[in-house]
Amino acid sequence: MKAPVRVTVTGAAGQISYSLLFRIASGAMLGEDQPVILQLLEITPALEALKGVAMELDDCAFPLLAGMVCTDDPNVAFKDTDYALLVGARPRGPGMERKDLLSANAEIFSVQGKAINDHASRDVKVLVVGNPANTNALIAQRNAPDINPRQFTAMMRLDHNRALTQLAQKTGKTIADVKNLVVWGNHSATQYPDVHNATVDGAAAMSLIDQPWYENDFIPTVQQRGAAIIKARGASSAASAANAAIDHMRDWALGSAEGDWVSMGIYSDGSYGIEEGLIYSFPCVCKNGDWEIVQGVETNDFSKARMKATEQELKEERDAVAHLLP
Ligand SMILES: NC(=O)C1=CN([C@@H]2O[C@H](COP(=O)(O)OP(=O)(O)OC[C@H]3O[C@@H](n4cnc5c(N)ncnc54)[C@H](O)[C@@H]3O)[C@@H](O)[C@H]2O)C=CC1
Ligand SMILES: O=C([O-])CC(=O)C(=O)O
Repeated sequence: MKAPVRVTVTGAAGQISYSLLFRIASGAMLGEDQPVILQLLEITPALEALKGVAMELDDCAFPLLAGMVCTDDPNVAFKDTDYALLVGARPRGPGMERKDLLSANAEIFSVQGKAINDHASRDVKVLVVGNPANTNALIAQRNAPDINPRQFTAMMRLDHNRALTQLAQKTGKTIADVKNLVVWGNHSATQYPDVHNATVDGAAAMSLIDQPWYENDFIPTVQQRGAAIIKARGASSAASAANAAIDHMRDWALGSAEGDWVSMGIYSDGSYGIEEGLIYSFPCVCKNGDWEIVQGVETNDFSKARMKATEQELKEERDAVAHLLP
């Protein structure tokens, strides 16, 4: 058996965590040979509810759960942590865009960025889930100057998974048949799900679908899926968000599938003309515990315009939180 690693989850008494924590403790994220110590952060009024979640985790008798810490102190929650999943933040309700949450949530991520900087393992892998995820990840990253910016990522995997399913269903194929799809940009309604380089069972995706369906059906369905879930469920996506967080962290830690791409919100190095330093989603492959941007992906004028529009939105979000960016 390997030595245990520390996994911090914030918002641990919330909806997403109620699915996420049990899957982390079962080995779904880091493998069935990797014991974990869960370091769970909540705000003080939610500590009693968190105690209940911890009791349920105990009652699962997970062989891989090597310990648990429940706290309302970020300095304790991030101590020596190897993996940090920043989920704790207010979710949106009907009629809101995710960036409407900036003023409510941004402060959380500057406090937590500082705590990560001061206390986490120097190799920590950070995934921001709380919305608006890309800009919250930027805030956390900028408040952690001693940690490599590559270690801060934002969750785009739910958008990626949504796009996979829409394309597989339309073409009558399975998820495993779809390869090299990417969602570019921001986790927002400007995100750009791009299938120009995707294949389905070996055939070019664009040869199997028509432009009107792609433009007027597929892209808006993926962009608006979070809002559609809120409308139908009366609450924002929780189990599918937890699942995407597991996929993102598992691939980052253990490697992504050979011959395929994943979408990750990562620190832009200027690839594809996207401003350096924004947290932007690119096509990525992961190996050896690290990610790299897939280079040389063809982008036509249709794609370039959409990639720019979502970049522009990220610049505006960044400028709106300039006071939190040291
Ligand atoms: N990036 C993505 O693809 C997705 C992001 N989300 C976002 O994830 C976030 C969480 O969603 P849910 O779990 O459904 O919300 P929730 O409201 O059920 O849970 C959030 C939890 O965070 C806690 N919290 C608030 N401030 C905190 C702080 N400073 N430190 C620690 N914990 C804190 C709350 O007490 C609450 O228990 C929301 O911002 C939501 O919009 C949701 C779905 C997908
Ligand atoms: O839409 C929301 O507010 C929750 C979320 O991020 C998603 O489901 O993609």
